[in-house]
Amino acid sequence: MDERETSGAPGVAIRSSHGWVSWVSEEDVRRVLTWDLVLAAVRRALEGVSRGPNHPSGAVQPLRTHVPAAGRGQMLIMPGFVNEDAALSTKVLQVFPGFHHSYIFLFHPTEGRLQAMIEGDAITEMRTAAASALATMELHPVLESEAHHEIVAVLGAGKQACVHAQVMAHCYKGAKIRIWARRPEAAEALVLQLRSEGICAESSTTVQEAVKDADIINICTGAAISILKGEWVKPGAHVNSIGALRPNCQEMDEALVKSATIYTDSREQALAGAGDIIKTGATITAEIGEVLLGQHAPPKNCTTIFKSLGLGVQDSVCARLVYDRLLAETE
Ligand SMILES: NC(=O)C1=CN([C@@H]2O[C@H](COP(=O)(O)OP(=O)(O)OC[C@H]3O[C@@H](n4cnc5c(N)ncnc54)[C@H](O)[C@@H]3O)[C@@H](O)[C@H]2O)C=CC1
Ligand SMILES: O=C([O-])C1=[NH+]CCC1
Repeated sequence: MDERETSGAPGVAIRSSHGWVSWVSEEDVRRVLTWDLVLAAVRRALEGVSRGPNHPSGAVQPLRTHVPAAGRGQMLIMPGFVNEDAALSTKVLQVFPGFHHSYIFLFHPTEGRLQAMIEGDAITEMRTAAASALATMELHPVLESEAHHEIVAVLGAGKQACVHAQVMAHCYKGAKIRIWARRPEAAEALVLQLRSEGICAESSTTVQEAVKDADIINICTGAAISILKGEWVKPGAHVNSIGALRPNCQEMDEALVKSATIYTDSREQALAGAGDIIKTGATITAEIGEVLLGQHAPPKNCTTIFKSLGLGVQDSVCARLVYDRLLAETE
């Protein structure tokens, strides 16, 4: 009998001295994940962070470690554990000039051995957009019947811009998506892709034009200096800010940050790495997990910002989800 038939492990299984280890491709990840599954899993992870490590449904979220590789590039290490999902993993991201690679190492929940190595890009994309969508739905709730009135701006035309447009269209059915990117042809290409998926999208030529009267704004660029000014943002709008993840970087101007009520995925991570908060001295009102748990009621009609840092626990719950769904397919 072929060894792979006896492994019982999904994906391509490798026999190690501790047991079978699965190699899970990007393609398999994209095949088994749906927005509804990822939204539910990321919700458990964010709630777990706010519950803390000692709660039975809590999570353990150490700070991200940055390893500069002597000018060649950088390695980011992102561990996380969510008790409710028996999800223990570490994501390793390699950021080298012209190359980005990410791998998630998922560990066996009771034995601690390596269970799977999962290509990380699809999980990173979907879990980040899911966190933004969960924050948006809490901080900017609208009736289902009113969702098509929403104007959603997306700044950027890369991977995160694409999934943010997709998840916003999933959660706010019929919303109008506006895409702005530095290269107008990139914005146009994303618009065409979104339209081919049945999403109502158009491109804008400036940031100001994209965010004019927008109800929801997603900043999904690599900008290290502020590209969004408070004077352009409609009072009462909600902003998802996922970039500028170093203390010396910023993607929103001080006027915007100071005029808004600020939420984050992790206070600790934000105070360690979010230049938008550190440089402006802004106050974090609550973690989004606290809002999801009903421990904090967001104010009505205020401009809100979700400052997303990206957490290992979000990767952990999605990695466990992917592994368990692939395992179910083999049974
Ligand atoms: N908070 C979180 O959980 C996560 C945050 N990120 C962050 O999201 C951002 C986007 O990531 P991806 O979509 O994966 O990257 P990407 O490389 O696919 O796309 C980046 C986009 O930003 C644009 N861009 C770069 N510099 C710019 C500037 N100075 N001004 C305006 N546009 C600029 C590029 O042209 C491109 O459209 C990055 O800042 C990244 O660090 C990424 C993953 C997770
Ligand atoms: O996966 C992640 O959360 C991040 N990717 C780039 C920086 C943060």
